Amino acid sequence: MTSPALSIHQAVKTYSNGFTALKGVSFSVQSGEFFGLLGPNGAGKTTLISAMAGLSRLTSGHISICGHDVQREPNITRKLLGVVPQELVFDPFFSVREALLFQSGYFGLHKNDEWIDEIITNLGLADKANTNTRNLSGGMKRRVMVALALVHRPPVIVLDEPTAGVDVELRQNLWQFITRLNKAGHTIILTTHYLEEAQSLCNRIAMLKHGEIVALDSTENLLHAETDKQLALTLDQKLPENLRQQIIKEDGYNYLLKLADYSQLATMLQSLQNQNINVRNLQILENDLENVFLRLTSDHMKDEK
Ligand SMILES: Nc1ncnc2c1ncn2[C@@H]1O[C@H](COP(=O)(O)OP(=O)(O)OP(=O)(O)O)[C@@H](O)[C@H]1O
Repeated sequence: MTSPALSIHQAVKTYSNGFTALKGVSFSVQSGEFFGLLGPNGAGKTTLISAMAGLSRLTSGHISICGHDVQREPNITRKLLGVVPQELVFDPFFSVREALLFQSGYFGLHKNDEWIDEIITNLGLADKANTNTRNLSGGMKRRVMVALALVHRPPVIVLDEPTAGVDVELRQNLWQFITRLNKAGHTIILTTHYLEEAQSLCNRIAMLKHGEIVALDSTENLLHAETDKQLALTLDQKLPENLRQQIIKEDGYNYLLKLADYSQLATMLQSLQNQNINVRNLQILENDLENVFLRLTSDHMKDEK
């Protein structure tokens, strides 16, 4: 059996100030997956990515990339991984093309022009190839960060908030290109605050909260958990006693109710009719990733109190 693209086993990270940002995180990403790592601010995503990239050491636990341990075999894992970090960091003396050539040299790739041209074109950087990186706009700098991470054609690509603060055009370029790389066999690991992006791109998602995994499933299963449907209902009077256990939120005669499945809807409507209660408005709220995320992170709000 081939090794997973990424394997994290009981990752614990306690910073020098005593704060534990990762509390025993374990999961694997198989080769070829488009995997989402989601979580609210401060959940530990960047901490985990830094440890994957070998930029910071775990307090305990192991991370391996394609079967190679990040701590013990850094020279191998560095080549297997391309990380697009959140922060924009550059050598200010290079043009875009020079930066990419320099980065290629770092990986021992001296005949990389064809691939560099392809990256430059696909990321919409062709006009800026000879511009000094320090003179680029924030969005253009972000594109260069992505290009730098791809220069050695890493089998595993990690994108930490790649679309934070960038325009629609780059997002589209970027996702087209990344999707193409994924189809060509590259494993993609993505963190994003744009949940609709994760929903449409990722086949599987891990949600991290306070340094622990709180959900790990296929995007489809996360979205289609039957219990997550909701019913928004406006009545002409109060909801009867027999249905009040379904209430999530109540505002006058407007109700947000839990809905286990469609057959329950029929039962509820029948019950209202039997009691001569009229429905003025009705809407079934299908689940989206935002709902799942909010449900999991509202627990997080409670935890923080
Ligand atoms: N060097 C450090 N020393 C102490 N605590 C740190 C350090 N770096 C990060 N933390 C803390 O660890 C926790 C996790 O931070 P991290 O940056 O990994 O979260 P994140 O999920 O990437 O958040 P965001 O979505 O805001 O980028 C936070 O509470 C943060 O304040």
